[in-house]
Amino acid sequence: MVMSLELLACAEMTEADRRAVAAGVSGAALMEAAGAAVARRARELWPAARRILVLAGPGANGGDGYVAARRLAERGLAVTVAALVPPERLSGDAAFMASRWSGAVTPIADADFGAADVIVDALFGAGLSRPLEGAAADAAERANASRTPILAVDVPSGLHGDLGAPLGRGPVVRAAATVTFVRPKPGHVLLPGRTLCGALTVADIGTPEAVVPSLGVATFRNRPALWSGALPRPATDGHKYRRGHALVWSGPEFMTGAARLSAFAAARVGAGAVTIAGAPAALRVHAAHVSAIMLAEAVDADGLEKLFGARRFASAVVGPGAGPGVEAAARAALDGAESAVLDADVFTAFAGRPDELAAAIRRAPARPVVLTPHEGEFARLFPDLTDGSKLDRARAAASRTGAVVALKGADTVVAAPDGRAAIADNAPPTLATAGAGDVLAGFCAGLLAQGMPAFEAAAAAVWIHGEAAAGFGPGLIADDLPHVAPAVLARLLGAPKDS
Ligand SMILES: NC(=O)C1=CN([C@@H]2O[C@H](COP(=O)(O)OP(=O)(O)OC[C@H]3O[C@@H](n4cnc5c(N)ncnc54)[C@H](OP(=O)(O)O)[C@@H]3O)[C@@H](O)[C@H]2O)[C@@H](O)CC1
Ligand SMILES: [K+]
Repeated sequence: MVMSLELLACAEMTEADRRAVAAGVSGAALMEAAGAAVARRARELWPAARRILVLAGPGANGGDGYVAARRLAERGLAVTVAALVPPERLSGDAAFMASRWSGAVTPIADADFGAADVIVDALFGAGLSRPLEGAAADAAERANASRTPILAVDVPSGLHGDLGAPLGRGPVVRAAATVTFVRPKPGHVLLPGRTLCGALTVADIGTPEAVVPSLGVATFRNRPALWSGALPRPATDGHKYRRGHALVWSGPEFMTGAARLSAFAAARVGAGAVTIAGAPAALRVHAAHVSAIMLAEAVDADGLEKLFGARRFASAVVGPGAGPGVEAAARAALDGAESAVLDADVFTAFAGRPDELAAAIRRAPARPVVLTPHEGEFARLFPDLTDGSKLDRARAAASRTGAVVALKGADTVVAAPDGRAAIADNAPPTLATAGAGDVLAGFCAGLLAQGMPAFEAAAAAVWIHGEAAAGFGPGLIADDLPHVAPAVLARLLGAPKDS
């Protein structure tokens, strides 16, 4: 099984296959290895299965299916191939593999889906070019309705490997498990694709080692290996301000909780000092709740500017529970702090005016900025960015604004203006709870304050957020997240908390 960070877009996968062939590996050898991996996985997952139905499509995905059919039949299983097109209409390696299959082939319309113990879905993979319809749609729907476990080859048919969603309104196979090749694709990690794939495994099919690194892949799974090298490690001779002073802008007195969640989060991921800035009435509420966190008066954006003028703030958070004056506060933070995290109310304030926000961000292009919208806020801020996958949209927003964009959800995408992107798959459903976003903004700010580069800081914050929630388990409320974060950090830094 392959463990790696890269996620290959379908076009990159095609190029990987082309380069493998150019390096001397035959297409037939790749297909043989792919089909063999599918057969192995079927036997591993369902060792008691005796009757296998392989759905074979018109392209190379179908070719993999014919290989899997042969390999499973060689093991004594009763295998039937249900073909979408007659084998004589196949071409290339798929035609060759079909010619090596000597068992039963039935037209897909005649297949008995209920009579199989396992269905291998080899209808369409990376070559899906339009929604499933007609006989293909019918086959997908009958496979799903049969309740027989389905093992998908490369991707569940109908699911687009780049989008993580079906093309158009076509149906999509719901797989119990999926075997993909070389590397996962974005569609295996983005939702709903991740759910439709079931248990994903990645098979090595003999692609030479040098091929994937030669592709310049910029899309990754959000895993510690992507950013742990940049994770701040407190130095023994550290000084609290050297570990970074983060500022959190507070809303008015009846909505102070969000700012406190961000402030605790920034502190717990290691900011050396954290100050909450706000109006006196709000600060009086904060004072009843905080000890290590400092309070500073800033009635409005002018007050904030004065604070930024008086001392160095390594990062600032504006947006959580911010209320009136948030746009001016965001502008002050972008101008005055060394890095900024903009969240929540900032996106409402700049709704439909992303270019004005971008202009404010680009006034100091060297200053790292992270935007952390959820889908609703993203849609308000960028009403025209509706095309493509979540990955495409986050990338477009990052490139347009010059900020790192963390487009939140159960598959949070962190995208950088330079094109890098990371997709998270570690957030448990319990993380969908009030205030969790405020904590995420604080985690970002705390890591930025310690000098972590923005893309890495945002990706690390998202991952830590997910791990903290998963580690806490049921009953999670946002207040718990900052408290659990140190245990996650201890694991990342390799230091047991009690040593
Ligand atoms: N060396 C390699 O490359 C290796 C590749 N491997 C395997 O190859 C797979 C990619 O193969 P592929 O490119 O042939 O595409 P695939 O998904 O089989 O389908 C293309 C065919 O389907 C058709 N079609 C598309 N959508 C349709 C629809 N809705 N309804 C009906 N028809 C539709 C499309 O028609 P067209 O768009 O041309 O009209 C074309 O005829 C990849 O996923 C992996 O499993 C492995 O063996 C490892 C080595
Ligand atoms: K498939």
